[in-house]
Amino acid sequence: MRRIFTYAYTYKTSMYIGLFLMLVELVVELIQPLFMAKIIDDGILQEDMTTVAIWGGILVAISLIAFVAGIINSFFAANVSQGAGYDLRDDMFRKVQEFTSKNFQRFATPTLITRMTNDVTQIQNLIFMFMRIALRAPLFIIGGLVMAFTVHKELATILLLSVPVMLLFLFWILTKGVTYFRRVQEKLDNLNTIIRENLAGIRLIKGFNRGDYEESRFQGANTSLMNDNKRALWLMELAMPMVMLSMNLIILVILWFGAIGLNVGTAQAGEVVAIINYATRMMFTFSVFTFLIMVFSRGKASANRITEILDAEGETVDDRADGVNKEIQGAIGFQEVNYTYPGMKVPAIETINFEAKAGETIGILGETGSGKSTLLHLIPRLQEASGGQVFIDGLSIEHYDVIALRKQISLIPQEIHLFSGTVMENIQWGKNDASEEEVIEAAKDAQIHAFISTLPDGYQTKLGQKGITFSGGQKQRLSIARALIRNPKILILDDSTSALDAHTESRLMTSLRKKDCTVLIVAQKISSLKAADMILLMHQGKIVGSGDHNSLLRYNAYYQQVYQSQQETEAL
Ligand SMILES: Nc1ncnc2c1ncn2[C@@H]1O[C@H](COP(=O)(O)OP(=O)(O)OP(=O)(O)O)[C@@H](O)[C@H]1O
Repeated sequence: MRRIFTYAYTYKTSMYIGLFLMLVELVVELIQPLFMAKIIDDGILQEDMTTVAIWGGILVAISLIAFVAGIINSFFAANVSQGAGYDLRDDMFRKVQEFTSKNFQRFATPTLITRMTNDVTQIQNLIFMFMRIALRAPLFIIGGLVMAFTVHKELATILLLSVPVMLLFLFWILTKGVTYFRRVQEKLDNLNTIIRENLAGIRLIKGFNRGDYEESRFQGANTSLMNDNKRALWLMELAMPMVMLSMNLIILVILWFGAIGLNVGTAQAGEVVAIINYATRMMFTFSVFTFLIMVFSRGKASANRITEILDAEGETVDDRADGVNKEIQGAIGFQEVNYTYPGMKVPAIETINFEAKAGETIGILGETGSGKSTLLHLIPRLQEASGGQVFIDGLSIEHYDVIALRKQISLIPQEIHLFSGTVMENIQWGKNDASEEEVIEAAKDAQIHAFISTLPDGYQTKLGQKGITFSGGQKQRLSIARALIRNPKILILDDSTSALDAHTESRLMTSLRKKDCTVLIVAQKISSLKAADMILLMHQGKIVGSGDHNSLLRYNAYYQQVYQSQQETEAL
């Protein structure tokens, strides 16, 4: 929680001004009953209308000051809370960019979205409330008691005795509230997960007629969220009447003893009215406390969830400021490389050894789950090898500045991702300052230019939710153009040509060979890899054969088997 408040402290000038204005409001609130007592005792009871008018005028004036202070305080409170929320989201976003794959396993996408949006909103509410009333409430209780003692000691003692009981009750509500609201946020994550899965898989759901099942899953999560929300709100709703009831009883007791005091002459009417006034305002303050507790409970639960993200381990490799930052040629070497995913017993790849000269094309072939993607992810250091070493131009990749290294490597992941925006923007995403000519050239190399030219707005055609949708093969080629525009020294295609027809694929391979870069390409079809300088044959995380197409076909039984079965399938 303290960490989260440091975000508010960034806006300390606004914070101090706001807190000062809040103190102005507090002081006015504390002295108002005193002035009222004066009007009653020295004015009304003495029938002195001049005193009533003077003190009445002062009362109105200070109330106006408090009113204006309140409005300006809200302005500063909004400034601090919104600013802190902005910075929090910004830092969380940056942190997520640095996340290791282990973190993505720990925090699923929906929870990251809830934490960066809803949880931050809870913190903003908390900061706003803190600046508006959170400090005012306890200060008013203390100040109110002090003032009440200056008015009438005996009656003020009754008020003092009630405070610890109320505080204990509120503390109990607080501890329960934090647990309940944490549960609410978790249920919100759960609901978001289901919504996300449904939106992403809507065609699948319709195709499988699983609408009813998904609806009941959604309803289950929705009901669960509603129930937990209700439970938390009930707790808070219970607090308010309980506080009111207790304080009303205390006011009755004060009235009782006040009446006795008036009769025996140890108290004056104005004093009793002032104490009742303090008691009423304290009752209001305690009821505000219950509301604050709700905001605090929610805020605390959210603060923990946000801190988990901020404290998550980032990519330590990024810290390597002393790393080598040089232009690479593109030679790649793997030496006894292993990689085991966190929490897994069996390595995904093991004892991987191969060398690729700069400019060569390396094909990777292997059944599903044989470790092809894992191997590729080690090159731009998306994952760090668990054992062995990966070299680029003979230097272990650990010694490179990772950002500088990644600038020279283009990886097209298996799952193609296009951004909402125009075709041009999607290609330029690879290189911000790319000119239109460069975009067109990359599109031509990726064999997608002809298709883009047929679109109604050409390169300005919008993609994504508000635009058109590309087919699988078109998406693949667009993402290849996006990778090529960076002029990488190492180009990695992780099954990125699977949706292309043989003719387009062959033209693409020809244009890639003309590029001055090392190409690593995963493909399912041997026909896609025939022209590669070397093919790595993977099976259960190991390289079980390597060489060019002809030598593998001659000497490797496994390759012969795969080749044979693909020939038969093509013949069908
Ligand atoms: N994040 C992960 N956590 C745990 N295991 C994983 C993770 N990602 C992949 N694996 C496992 O590692 C092994 C290799 O996966 P990888 O994705 O590298 O295979 P692949 O050859 O690229 O498969 P495909 O051709 O189906 O994409 C598989 O057994 C897979 O289940």
